[in-house]
Amino acid sequence: MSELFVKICGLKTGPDVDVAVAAGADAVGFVFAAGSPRTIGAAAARELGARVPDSVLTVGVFRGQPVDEVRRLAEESGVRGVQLHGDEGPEYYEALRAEGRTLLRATAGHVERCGEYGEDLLLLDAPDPGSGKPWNWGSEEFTAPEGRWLLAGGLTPRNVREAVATTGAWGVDVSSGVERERGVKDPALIRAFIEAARG
Ligand SMILES: O=C(O)c1ccccc1NCC(=O)[C@H](O)[C@H](O)COP(=O)(O)O
Repeated sequence: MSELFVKICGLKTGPDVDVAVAAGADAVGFVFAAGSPRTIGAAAARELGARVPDSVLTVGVFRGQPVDEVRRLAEESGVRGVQLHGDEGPEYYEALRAEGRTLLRATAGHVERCGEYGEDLLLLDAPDPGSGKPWNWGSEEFTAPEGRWLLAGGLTPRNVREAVATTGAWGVDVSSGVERERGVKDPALIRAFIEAARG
């Protein structure tokens, strides 16, 4: 089996981006959704993205924003992936597809398989994304979707290995679990998370 895909989300500083890349992250996320302690602008994200090698995917994170705003921020920042957390339908993904970015669909509900809306990657997340609160991925009712999907929501260096073993996730995504306080990343936790995730 190929190596677990790991995305570190909500990065705001150059040193934190450098740590995530050096520790082996496959993707780094920049939050463009409003009202988060992690929100940054397109210019800041462009500077951060310039530190990231092509082998690592840069992802802009959006929630309930008009498609033109998503397009503009993605272009201005230069992110190569777009992650949507709102209730956007398949037509929204269709509208973004032409730009050639990797599309991530984040959802808190049950999904049969990755790709139903035209997304490249599915992100199964908590109802309140970025809150650090876990959800019931460990319960008997949980059924993993088919295809490439990432698990997120309350993951930490302590629980990520078990979460992957239990769910069979193709990849993982974390923000709160690698922070020393809300919105402030901890380099040691970023390293510990990536190491623990890959076992
Ligand atoms: O990080 C935020 O504040 C945020 C705000 C609005 C939409 C999405 C947001 N974050 C998404 C992520 O950081 C991850 O995809 C994931 O939800 C991480 O969750 P957690 O590790 O529980 O913080």
